[in-house]
Amino acid sequence: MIKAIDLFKSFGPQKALNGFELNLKKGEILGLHGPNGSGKSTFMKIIAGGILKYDGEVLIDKMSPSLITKNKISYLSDNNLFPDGNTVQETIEFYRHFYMDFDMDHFFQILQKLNVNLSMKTKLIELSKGIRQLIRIALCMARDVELYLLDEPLAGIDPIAVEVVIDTLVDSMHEKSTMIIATHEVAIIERILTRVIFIKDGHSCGDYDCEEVRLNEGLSIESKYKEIFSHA
Ligand SMILES: Nc1ncnc2c1ncn2[C@@H]1O[C@H](COP(=O)(O)OP(=O)(O)OP(=O)(O)O)[C@@H](O)[C@H]1O
Repeated sequence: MIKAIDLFKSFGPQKALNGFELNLKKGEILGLHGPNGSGKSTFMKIIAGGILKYDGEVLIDKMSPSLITKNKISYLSDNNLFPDGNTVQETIEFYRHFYMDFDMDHFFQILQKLNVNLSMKTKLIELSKGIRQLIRIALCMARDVELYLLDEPLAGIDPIAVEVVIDTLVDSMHEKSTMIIATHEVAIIERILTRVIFIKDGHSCGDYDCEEVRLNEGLSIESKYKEIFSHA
């Protein structure tokens, strides 16, 4: 579904990606984990079509990032892209008009699972950070796409709600879709991952099948993370 070959991206003298490689099959749920500044968001932005200048090759379903691939992707960025002065209703309307694949019924079902009850007239700015993030997750997952890209989806969400969010991600994801989740919350997210890539200084320093790590090495993904990064 996604191939990254020898991917380089610099911002001035700063190398954000430095020979990053990935080969991800359809249906996988990939955890992309690494220290601050390791290149996770930069990689997600390239896949999402938000960064167009880079060296190396990126293929999404055999195509370079373009308008066609953008339509196959639902992207939850690490920045808030919605005007906070808009109401919940206006935000939903924006999604409905912008994305043909947005399913409003599915959106409300997800909100219900997340236990979010809202007045449509409430402005986003009037809501807490965590509730705004839950709405953004629901908007992202209510699209029927082949690839979900979630950058720090759990930021600002309380520990009880986080477990519901994680279940909701898997339940909402369409069959045969693929998901990439960049997060520091390795211990919390690992139960839904099929694959994990550890990234440091813009390149992969470990690419594992999660089941193999658990069964063959007897390690959790969090322990594997600590093993790799405490020696890095
Ligand atoms: N627009 C930009 N301009 C300049 N430097 C940037 C820009 N975007 C990213 N960088 C730099 O590229 C490197 C990788 O950043 P990136 O945001 O991809 O890391 P990250 O792994 O997502 O970090 P974090 O976990 O802290 O969110 C960092 O050194 C960062 O400062």
